Amino acid sequence: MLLLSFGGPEGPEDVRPFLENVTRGRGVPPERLDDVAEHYLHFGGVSPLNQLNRDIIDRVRIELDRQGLDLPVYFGNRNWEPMVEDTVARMAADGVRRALVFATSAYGGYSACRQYDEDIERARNAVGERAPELVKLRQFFDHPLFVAANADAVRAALEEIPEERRASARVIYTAHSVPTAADAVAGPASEGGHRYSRQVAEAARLVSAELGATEYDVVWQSRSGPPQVPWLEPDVVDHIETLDPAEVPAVVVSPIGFVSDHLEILWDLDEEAREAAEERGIGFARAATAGADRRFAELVVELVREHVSDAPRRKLSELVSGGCTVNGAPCAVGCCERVGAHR
Ligand SMILES: CC1=C(CCC(=O)O)c2cc3nc(cc4[nH]c(cc5[nH]c(cc1n2)c(C)c5CCC(=O)O)c(CCC(=O)O)c4C)C(CCC(=O)O)=C3C
Ligand SMILES: [Fe+2]
Repeated sequence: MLLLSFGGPEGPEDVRPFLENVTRGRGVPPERLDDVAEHYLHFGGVSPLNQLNRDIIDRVRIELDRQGLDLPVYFGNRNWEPMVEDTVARMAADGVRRALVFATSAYGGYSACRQYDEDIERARNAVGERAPELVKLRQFFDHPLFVAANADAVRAALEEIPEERRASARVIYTAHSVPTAADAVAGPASEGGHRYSRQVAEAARLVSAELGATEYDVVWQSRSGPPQVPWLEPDVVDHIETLDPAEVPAVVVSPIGFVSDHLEILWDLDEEAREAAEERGIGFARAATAGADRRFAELVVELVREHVSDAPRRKLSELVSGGCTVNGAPCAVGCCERVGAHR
């Protein structure tokens, strides 16, 4: 199998070339790039993302072994080393003819799903005739193991809130914002769009149900792009600034939109959102991401088993879990199309 992820820089000299890779042809304003570069440099130019992915791979190998599945695991990224083109070339050289691809996003939509299809297609084209067949595993936003890992992470974060504030603490789920036009065309046309935001809302509902909480918020983070282009709102920081500490004495922020801690969690949540809360006298705790949970490796292997041993497709919602396609094909014609003038 191949674990396919976003990639992150691992030193100050990586930051600029990494950002060039991420934003090539995407119309991200240069001022935004300067800000983002500074966020990376604040942490020594190192994103935790690559190491966390290597940790996930270690645990997946152990879990595959435990379940008697003899499957090598490769690692490739869209934007940083190991680049997926190089990894797929190595797979071909190793004689791999067919592989299952686990992309590190639970959701549909252009950035969360279809762009990984493009990565698969690009990598196969770069390798040419000997490229292995690459079958992408499905979206898992409503998988019981993903929901349980996120629910436990919220429980643990609630424990960090002083007891007298805990009962009235609000859980705020956050995912990466995307242009509203991108969300509007997320999913096959027959579904009516908004596959990304609907799946995020559904994951938040399922985690809250497991926690027995009826009041919670779903917000967005880390928007970029030109200011005149509308993106999903409210932003997590703006949202916290509207809260009344008498009503909401503390918040637990759960980055349900992501699999692993990465720079935008460390900066936008642990720095900016925390500061916004503290300025208002609101207690703050940030829940861990699901990738760090022991059950995450079980989830990955279960998705693999759906293909190699007919494991049941466990899911908790009625929403479609798409994204399972061959060689980077879209789920349907026009599914999760990239939008905007920057093609
Ligand atoms: C939906 C979504 C996910 C979740 C799905 C998934 O996890 O794949 C995600 C993840 C991530 N996004 C990341 C980093 C960045 N995203 C950017 C830019 C953008 N993200 C977008 C969306 C998403 N992004 C969009 C619509 C853009 C605008 C430009 C474009 O259309 O592409 C930029 C450019 C600067 C800026 O514009 O802010 C950076 C540096 C990192 C790695 C951080 C690290 O290094 O630790 C991760 C995991
Ligand atoms: Fe992003």
